[in-house]
Amino acid sequence: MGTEDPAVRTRGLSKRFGKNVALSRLDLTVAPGTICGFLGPNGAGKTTAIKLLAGLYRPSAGTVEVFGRDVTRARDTVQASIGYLPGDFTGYADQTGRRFLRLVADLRGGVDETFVAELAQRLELDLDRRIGTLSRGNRQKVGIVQAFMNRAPLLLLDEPTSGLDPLMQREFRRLLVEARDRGQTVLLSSHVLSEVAEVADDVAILREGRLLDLRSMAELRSGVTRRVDLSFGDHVPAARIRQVPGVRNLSVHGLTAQVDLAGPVGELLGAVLPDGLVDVRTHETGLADVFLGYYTKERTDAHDLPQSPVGPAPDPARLG
Ligand SMILES: Nc1ncnc2c1ncn2[C@@H]1O[C@H](COP(=O)(O)OP(=O)(O)OP(=O)(O)O)[C@@H](O)[C@H]1O
Repeated sequence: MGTEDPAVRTRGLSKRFGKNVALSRLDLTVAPGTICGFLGPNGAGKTTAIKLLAGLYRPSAGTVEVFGRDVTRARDTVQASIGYLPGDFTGYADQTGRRFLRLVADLRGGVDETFVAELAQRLELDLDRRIGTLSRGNRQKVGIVQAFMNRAPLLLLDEPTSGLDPLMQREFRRLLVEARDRGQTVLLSSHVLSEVAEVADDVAILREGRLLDLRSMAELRSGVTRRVDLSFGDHVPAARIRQVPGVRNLSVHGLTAQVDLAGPVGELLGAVLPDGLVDVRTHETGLADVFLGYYTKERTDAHDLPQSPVGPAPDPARLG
């Protein structure tokens, strides 16, 4: 385990279940001390990828390394460096949260009881109730505590906020950021764009077992466009509008022009003011639309991805 090693590196990582290809040629690198979000529709391969990283599945092809160690060959060592929250965490129904966590802590070692108590308190989790009597969200909190409690260098979290109410989701995001600030690496899967957008440094987007895109959140944000409606007094200067840098998808409805605009609105307004501009309305299309673009495109071949909703086409070298 060298200091230069990425926290996660997969090369050509594939997993088949019979004829069903759950994950196809995933090349993914996650830098230490970062939060990487896995997004993608149902059946995209997120859980499969996380289980491969956790050493719970053997790859059908390709390699998977955690901190430079091959997960298949050094499974026990790798698992000792991972805090894992499965997507279907249940715990043991007849045990209290406290007893369950103690059992897991005894198996793992290196668990700080004070930290367990702090986590439970911050998540408002009653550790003295039997897990089987807890609501789904409260049971999920037990799973979160067991994943976080030994401050593992790598946290693999499969849909960690499912069942949590909004206040708890916020507290959970704080825990994530604190973990990263301590130098831990986090990989989390989610359907909830907003939770990923708030905390992730990078986002990997999967669909149908393939990596469609891997980008930094900063890059995704910079590509967000807005929709602008421009209304005119007697004619729409369509040709002039089209020439403004950053303008795309012009459509004209009566005396109103609608465009998608990347970048500031000033230049567009300056260009059309002399043409009798009477009204302007802008709408953030926002990150949600950017991601929905990935979800709804018909193509699955990353190399032929249509106009990426975030601007430049993805770099094929980074795609699986
Ligand atoms: N044990 C299994 N046996 C057969 N097929 C499987 C198995 N596990 C996963 N698959 C298939 O692999 C594909 C990817 O599933 P996976 O659970 O990894 O997706 P996901 O992105 O986590 O989905 P979701 O968002 O619905 O949880 C799906 O087509 C699924 O049916």
